[in-house]
Amino acid sequence: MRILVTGGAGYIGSHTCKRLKACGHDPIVFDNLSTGHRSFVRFGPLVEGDLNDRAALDRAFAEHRPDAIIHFAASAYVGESVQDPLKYYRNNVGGTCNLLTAAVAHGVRDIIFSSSCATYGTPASVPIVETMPQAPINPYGDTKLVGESMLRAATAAYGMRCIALRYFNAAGADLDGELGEAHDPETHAIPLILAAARGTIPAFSVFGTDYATPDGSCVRDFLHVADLADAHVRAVEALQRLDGFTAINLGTGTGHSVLELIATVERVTERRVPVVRGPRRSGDPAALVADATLAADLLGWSPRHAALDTIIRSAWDWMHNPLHPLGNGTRDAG
Ligand SMILES: NC(=O)c1ccc[n+]([C@@H]2O[C@H](COP(=O)([O-])OP(=O)(O)OC[C@H]3O[C@@H](n4cnc5c(N)ncnc54)[C@H](O)[C@@H]3O)[C@@H](O)[C@H]2O)c1
Ligand SMILES: O=c1ccn([C@@H]2O[C@H](COP(=O)(O)OP(=O)(O)O[C@H]3O[C@H](CO)[C@H](O)[C@H](O)[C@H]3O)[C@@H](O)[C@H]2O)c(=O)[nH]1
Repeated sequence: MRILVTGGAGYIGSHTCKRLKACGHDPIVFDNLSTGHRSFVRFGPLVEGDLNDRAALDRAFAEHRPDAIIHFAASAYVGESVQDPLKYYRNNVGGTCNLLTAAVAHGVRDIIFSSSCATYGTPASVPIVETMPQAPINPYGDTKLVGESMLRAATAAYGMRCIALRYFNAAGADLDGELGEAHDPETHAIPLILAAARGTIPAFSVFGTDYATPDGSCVRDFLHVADLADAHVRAVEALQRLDGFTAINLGTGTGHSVLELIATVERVTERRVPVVRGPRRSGDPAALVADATLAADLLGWSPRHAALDTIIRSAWDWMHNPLHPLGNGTRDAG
C-alpha cells in the first residue's frame, strides 16, 4: 500500500516509516519539519508541507495517490499545551480537520490516528481499558479526544475506516541505530534522565514526589518505539477487515515510576544521575498504565521489547550515535 504518513519526520513517525518499508509498503512523508528532522526521512519521499495548508495537502494527495493515511503530525507536549493551549487546538484539531477534509475530497477512506492515554485524564483505576471514561486534564489530551470525536463522526458520515491508537509513553530508539528521539527542547523523562547521567544538563527534576503511588512519583507505561511502529503497520493492514471507528490502547501493561526510571538509568549506564525533587507539573495524572488486551485480540500485537533495561539501553546508545541530529555540541562530562 502507498501510505501518506503525516509527521513521518518525527520520532514515532520515522520508526513507523522504516517498519512500513520493511513490510513491503511505500510511505510518503508529509511534514512541516517543525519538530521533525529531514534526516529521519529515509524510507520514501518527503513532501514538505503544513496540515493547515489545504493546497499543500491537495497536491500531496493528487501526486502520490495514497491508499491510506497514518496521521502522527501534531504538537505533543503536555506542559506546553497548558501554557499555550490555542497552539494545540489550532495544530491538532484544525490540522486534523483539514487533513480529513482533504482525504474525503480525494476519496481516501482509511486512516490511523495517533491518540494518547492523555485522553483518559485521571483514570479511576489502572490498568486502563478502552471503554473507561475519557476526561482529559490538559489541553493536549483534549485535542486528541476531539480528534477521536471528529474521526468517529467522519467514519459514520463518509464511510471512512479509522483506528485511533491510544499510546502510552513512547520510549527508546531504533535497535539498528538508524533513528531515535531528538526533540529540542526535550521534555520527556527518559532522554532528560539520560542527559543528566551524561552531564549535558546539570540535574533531572522529578516533578512531584507526593503522588498517591508506591514511591510518591508518577507511574507511566513505557513502550518501545519499535513495538509502536509494528502496531501501526498491523493497524493499517487491519483496516481492510475492521469497518467504522475502533480505539485501541498500546502499552505494555506494566507501570514504572519516575524514581524507578532513574534507578534503572543509573544501573544501565553505570553513572550517577543528579536529581532535584521538584513540585508537580500541571496536567500530570498520577498513574497511567494500559490494558493492551484489545491490541492483542484485534491486531495480534504484543510488545517484544518491553523490558525497561532494553528501552533505556537503546535510548542511551542513540544519544551517543553520530546520526543523532542534535547530538553535535552536547557535552559528555563522563
Ligand atoms: N511521544 C509519545 O510518548 C506519544 C504518546 C502518545 C501519543 N503521541 C502522539 O504521537 C504523534 C507523534 O509523536 P512524536 O513523539 O513522534 O512527536 P514528534 O514531534 O517527534 O513528531 C511530530 C511530527 O509532526 C510534524 N508536524 C507537527 N505539526 C505539523 C503540521 N501542522 N503539519 C505538518 N507536520 C507537522 C513535526 O514536524 C514532527 O515531525 C503525535 O500525534 C503525538 O501526539 C506521542
Ligand atoms: O523533567 C521531567 C520530565 C518528566 N517528568 C515526569 O515523567 C513522567 C513522564 O513524563 P513525559 O513528559 O516523559 O511524558 P507524559 O507522561 O507527559 O506523556 C504524555 O505526553 C506524551 C506526548 O508527549 C504522550 O501523549 C503520553 O500519552 C502522555 O501521557 C511524568 O510523570 C512527568 O511528570 C519528570 O519528573 N521530570
